[in-house]
Amino acid sequence: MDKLIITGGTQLSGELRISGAKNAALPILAATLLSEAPVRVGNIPHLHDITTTMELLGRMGVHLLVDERMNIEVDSSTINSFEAPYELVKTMRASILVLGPLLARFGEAHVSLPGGCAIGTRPVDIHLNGLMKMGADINVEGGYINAKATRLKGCRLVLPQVTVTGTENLLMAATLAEGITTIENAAKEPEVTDLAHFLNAMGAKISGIGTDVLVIEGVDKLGLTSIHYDILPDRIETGTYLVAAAITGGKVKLKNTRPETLDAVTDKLIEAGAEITTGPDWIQLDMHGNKPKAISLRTAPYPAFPTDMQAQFIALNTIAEGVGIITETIFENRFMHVQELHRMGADIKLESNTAICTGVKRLTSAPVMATDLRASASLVIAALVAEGSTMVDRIYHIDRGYDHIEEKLTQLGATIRRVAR
Ligand SMILES: CC(=O)N[C@H]1[C@@H](OP(=O)(O)OP(=O)(O)OC[C@H]2O[C@@H](n3ccc(=O)[nH]c3=O)[C@H](O)[C@@H]2O)O[C@H](CO)[C@@H](O)[C@@H]1O
Ligand SMILES: C=C(OP(=O)(O)O)C(=O)O
Repeated sequence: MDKLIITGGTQLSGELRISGAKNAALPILAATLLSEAPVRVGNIPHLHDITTTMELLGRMGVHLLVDERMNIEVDSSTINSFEAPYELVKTMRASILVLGPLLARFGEAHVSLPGGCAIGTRPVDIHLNGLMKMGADINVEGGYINAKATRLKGCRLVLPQVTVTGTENLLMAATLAEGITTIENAAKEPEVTDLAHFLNAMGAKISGIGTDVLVIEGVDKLGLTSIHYDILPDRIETGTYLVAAAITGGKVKLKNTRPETLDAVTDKLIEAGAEITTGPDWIQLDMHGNKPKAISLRTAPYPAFPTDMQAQFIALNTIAEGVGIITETIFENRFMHVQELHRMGADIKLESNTAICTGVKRLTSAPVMATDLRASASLVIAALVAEGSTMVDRIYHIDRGYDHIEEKLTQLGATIRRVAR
């Protein structure tokens, strides 16, 4: 099992190119199942979750071609199985995203139930209830969702809670349904918007993109001609490197990103004392060598502060001036990083879904363990300022969502290396 060893104490500086967004690439690769003609998808990040998705599509008989620049051509005309098996779903919950496309185009899907994970129970009831309302026949047996439909029927769906992959599954299903579907209280995350643009590029008729009411007029077929689509840049990767630079008092310029998708995050960094400058596709952060001020925030669906940046801001608060209060409202168990940060000397008290962080003068290195993707990022960020060398174990979590993290941080001047046991 690989580990990262990070020696703290360097101010990060320099420029970095941000990769494509994991959470847009996963639904878009699933959506290629809807296309009659082969589809080319570009700006795909090098991530373990992408390899898992390719394996999942490959096992269904889908033909995939990857070039050296990570453009992936997907041809689903050779599909011969409609199953997402447990051994893949258990490593990547987003495998549930094949459910909507398989059902809509092929009338059949067998997808292992994702189950809970470190950050919460994460049920998929809203996905299933929506599909049933569209006429699907669904039963759950032996840990599998078995779904069948002749042709899905458009209807009005009012989601009881904002769900990102739930909105995406229902959106993909609705593109080939008969008639009009409206999805109310839809997720507005930029990754949902990117998926909607991709579907429209394949011939879908979706309006209301970027709002919480999506209106989808079903069509008979999608992707009658081949298209090429580039995935939007990763706002969470961008935010993570901004926080990494901020905690070290550094100055970085992140290129190939979308500043307008990060307002909630950059506002908090400005509050922490950062000077933020933006251009059409770049963000620069300059802390002028200063320590951050403690930040209080509350996670909520987009455009509010993203839960996927909560752990990184807790790391920032560990050495900040003052007390920061961080409330997690999306997932019930997303504070696993706190106990590991304690091992490095952080002062954080947990009260229900709130973490009260009092900045300490210094963190010290300790062996720590990654428990989930963003928790891992927070440990790496803390290690960048800890005295001594910190060993972060179980970094397969980080490889799910951060493209070449040690190379990118090295490029910014950090002392970090990967070791294999
Ligand atoms: C691959 C991907 O895009 N993952 C993102 C996606 O996860 P994901 O789509 O799994 O998260 P959701 O938006 O669905 O979850 C939001 C909340 O709704 C609940 N819920 C969801 C569906 C459902 O059927 N029933 C239900 O109760 C969840 O337990 C959670 O409490 O959005 C999360 C919230 O922004 C992000 O942290 C994840 O990075
Ligand atoms: C929680 C995340 O991913 P997933 O939904 O794939 O577990 C994440 O990207 O932070």
